[in-house]
Amino acid sequence: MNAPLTEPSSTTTEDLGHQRAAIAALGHELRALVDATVRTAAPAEALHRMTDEVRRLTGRLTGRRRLRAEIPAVDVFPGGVRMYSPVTGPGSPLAPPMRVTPDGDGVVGHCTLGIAHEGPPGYVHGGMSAMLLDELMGWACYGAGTPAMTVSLRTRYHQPVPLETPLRVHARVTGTEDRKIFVAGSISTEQDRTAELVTADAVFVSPDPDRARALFPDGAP
Ligand SMILES: CCCCCCCC(=O)SCCNC(=O)CCNC(=O)[C@H](O)C(C)(C)COP(=O)(O)OP(=O)(O)OC[C@H]1O[C@@H](n2cnc3c(N)ncnc32)[C@H](O)[C@@H]1OP(=O)(O)O
Repeated sequence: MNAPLTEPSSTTTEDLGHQRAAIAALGHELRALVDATVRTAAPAEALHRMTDEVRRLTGRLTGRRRLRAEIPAVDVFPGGVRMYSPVTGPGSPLAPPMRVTPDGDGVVGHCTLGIAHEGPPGYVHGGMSAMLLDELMGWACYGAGTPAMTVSLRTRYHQPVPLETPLRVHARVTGTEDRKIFVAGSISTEQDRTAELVTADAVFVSPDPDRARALFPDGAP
C-alpha cells in the first residue's frame, strides 16, 4: 500500500519554494485531469474504474487539513502569492490560473480558459468572465494602495469570449471617495487588445478597521 501524503514539518525559504513547486505541479496535473474529464467520451465502465482510482487518490491526501479562513504557510497575505486562489492560484484545479502583472496605471491579467469554463459552446461562461474581472479589480485596488472588497460589480457582455484563446484582462482604479474605490475593467484577446469583449465597472470598499479585524483575524486584505 502507498504511504500517506503528509505536509512537511519545517518551513524554511527553501522548503517553501519546494512546497510551492510541488503544489503548482499537482495543480497543473489536476487541471489536466479536469480538462480530460470534461472532454472524454469514455464509456460508463471506464468512467466507473476512473472514479474508483480518483477516490483512492483523494484518500491519500491525508495529514492536517487547513481550517476555514486559515492562511496557508505557502501564501503571502495580504497582497502576495495565493497558491489556492480559484483565479490566480497555481495549486487550484479551478483556476486558469491567471497571471497578474502591473500595467501602467493598473494591472493586467493573462490566461487561457479551457472547456471546463464553457458557457455557450466554444465560449467562456459569463460568470467566469465576472470572476476574472472581480479578482483583477481587487488587485488594482491593492496596487493603488487601497486593499478593498467588492460591494458592486456590473458587467457588460459585448461579444462572446473565446475558449482556448490567450486573453488579456485589464483593470484600473478610476476614482475614490472616502473608503469607496471605483474600478474599471475589460477582457479582450491578446491578439486584438482593442476589441473589448466584456467591460465592467465596480465599487470596492475598504472595510473600516473594526469590521476588517472581525472579518480577517489573521490579517486584513
Ligand atoms: C488581491 C486580490 C483580492 C481579490 C478579491 C476579489 C474581490 C472579492 O471577491 S471580495 C469578496 C466579495 N465581497 C464581499 O464579500 C464584500 C461583502 N461586503 C461587506 O462585507 C461589507 O460591505 C464591507 C466589509 C465591504 C464594508 O463594510 P463597512 O466597512 O461596514 O462599510 P459600510 O459602512 O457598509 O459602507 C461603506 C460605504 O460604501 C457604500 N456602499 C456599500 N455597499 C455599496 C454598494 N453595493 N454600492 C455602492 N456603495 C456601497 C456605503 O453606502 C458607504 O458609503 P458612505 O460612507 O458614503 O455612506
